Amino acid sequence: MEKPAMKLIDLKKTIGKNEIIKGLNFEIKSGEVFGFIGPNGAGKTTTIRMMVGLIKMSGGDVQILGKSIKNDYKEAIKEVGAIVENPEMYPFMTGMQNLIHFARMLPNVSKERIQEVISLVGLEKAIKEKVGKYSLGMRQRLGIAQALLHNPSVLILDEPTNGLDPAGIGEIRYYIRRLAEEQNVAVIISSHLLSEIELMCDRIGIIKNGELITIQNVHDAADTEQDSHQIQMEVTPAEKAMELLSTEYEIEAVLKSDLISFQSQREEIPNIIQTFVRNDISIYQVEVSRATLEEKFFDLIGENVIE
Ligand SMILES: Nc1ncnc2c1ncn2[C@@H]1O[C@H](COP(=O)(O)OP(=O)(O)OP(=O)(O)O)[C@@H](O)[C@H]1O
Repeated sequence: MEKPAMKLIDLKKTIGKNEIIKGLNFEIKSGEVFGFIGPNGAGKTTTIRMMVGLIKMSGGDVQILGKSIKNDYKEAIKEVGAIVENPEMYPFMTGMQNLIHFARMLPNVSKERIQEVISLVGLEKAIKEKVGKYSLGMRQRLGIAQALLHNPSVLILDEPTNGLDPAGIGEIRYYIRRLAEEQNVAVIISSHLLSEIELMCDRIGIIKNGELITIQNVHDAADTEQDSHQIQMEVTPAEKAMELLSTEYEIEAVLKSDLISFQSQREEIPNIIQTFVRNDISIYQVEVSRATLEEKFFDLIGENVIE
């Protein structure tokens, strides 16, 4: 089976006495755009900084194509491109000069690769202009081009739509989708605004207070609103239930304080319950809801995060 592009395994961060990230588990596939959503202070940046080895993990691991960031950093990080803080670009140099400058710091970036990343983010026309003249959206795209120079399998963008106007967001969306679909890159995008990135994502993971609350399939939620349901179950043992969901139904569930939550078709619910019963899993509670992604987000996060 193909290895996930990125896998978080019980990833934790404690600072002082504060448990900031409380054990995150999820996978991102190649060619998938994964939105990492949560209000300010939820723990997105801390998680992303651990994903790229900028800060130490307190527990767990992050694997890139099966390679551990913790134990095999050099090999794992070769497959990662990231914009974690605002990309450091020199405004007095052209886009091209900036890319050449960054390419020099990397092993084996050919001239052809530089041309390739320029076209991947659609900056062919502006690449000979000074970056100081670029719009914020163009600067972000140049940052993405820079992060792609070494041809990574995983691209991580922390709040790439921050401060962009709708046109800028639309452009980023177009190029991100293209990267995922045509180059098979796995893209992880964080944001505190669902509405800004929903349309560019395949799945959305919602984080609050350092915990993953739910993972939603965006297309299911949008296209088959009638059929796709959010299901929460109180089951014991929860880990076994999650494993069965994964192996028998290819459903990735999220565990939060004894409740597992996942998406499924309504018709599948009785089958899932039968599977659990056959496998000696006790079911204490089942809750089925039909909320839209937006409603779910308001519910989970609270309206205070919407600007
Ligand atoms: N070095 C640190 N020392 C103490 N607390 C920290 C430190 N770094 C982060 N935190 C705390 O950890 C929590 C998560 O912060 P983080 O920056 O990861 O959130 P975020 O989801 O990225 O939010 P934002 O969108 O505002 O950046 C916050 O409560 C923050 O105050």
